[in-house]
Amino acid sequence: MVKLDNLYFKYNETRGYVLKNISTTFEPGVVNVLLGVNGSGKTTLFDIISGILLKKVDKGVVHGVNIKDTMYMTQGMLFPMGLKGKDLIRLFLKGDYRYQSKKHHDFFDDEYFKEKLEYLSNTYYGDMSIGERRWLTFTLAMKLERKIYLFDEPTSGVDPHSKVDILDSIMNLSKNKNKVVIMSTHVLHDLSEMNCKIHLLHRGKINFVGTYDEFLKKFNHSNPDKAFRNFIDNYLGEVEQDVL
Ligand SMILES: Nc1ncnc2c1ncn2[C@@H]1O[C@H](COP(=O)(O)OP(=O)(O)OP(=O)(O)O)[C@@H](O)[C@H]1O
Repeated sequence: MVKLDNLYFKYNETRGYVLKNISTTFEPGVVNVLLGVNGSGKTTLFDIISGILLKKVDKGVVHGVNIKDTMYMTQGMLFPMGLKGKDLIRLFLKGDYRYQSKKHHDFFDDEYFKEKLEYLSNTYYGDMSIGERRWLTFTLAMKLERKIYLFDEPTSGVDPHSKVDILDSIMNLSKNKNKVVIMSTHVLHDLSEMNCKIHLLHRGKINFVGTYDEFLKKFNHSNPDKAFRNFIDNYLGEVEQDVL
């Protein structure tokens, strides 16, 4: 379990807090989904949980995180364009302190996976489409054995087949009671078939925590995008609390 307790964070002195008094719990057994408008602080929160910005937190505590046990897949994971897929496979899997096997192909039992991986193995990273890069890095990152997995918009830019693969992998991973899985997304319809718990981030605070159905009910629409818009449009806010 990862528990955030009363977190405050700002990037610099001149601007206000991006996160204000964030308290929520990310539990194993479900996919924890971080929702929020652009710029609401989702990536910032991932950067804190993963340890990148943890030391810069102004106030509050992150419980339950061991950085060595965390896999963080960022939105813009970039590698040198001249590396081939097989170089990335080596870099990810053989470079990992926990990875045991020498033969990476044995780990991909599905034929579609194998075929795609074979093709990408011999393709330069620079020649891969954005979606292929994302699929490859995601597939490799999923092979890393960790307790906490953070996925920042893992399906953005991938085709529907790969998207279903990625979401299925994330759902399977979340069934493990020893792992905490947190992802962000802007594609709310994808959550309808997911055993998920939504954490809704807005104006620096978590404003709602609940299941997909509870989300639709609370914000009064069967279309999740419209429910989300209902929440934003009717948000009354609170007195801004920019001082600790
Ligand atoms: N390195 C930085 N320095 C200063 N401000 C930053 C920095 N990174 C992000 N911000 C600001 O912090 C706020 C939150 O950004 P963040 O990237 O966490 O949002 P997000 O919810 O992930 O957005 P999106 O949905 O567009 O990916 C934004 O107002 C952004 O301008």
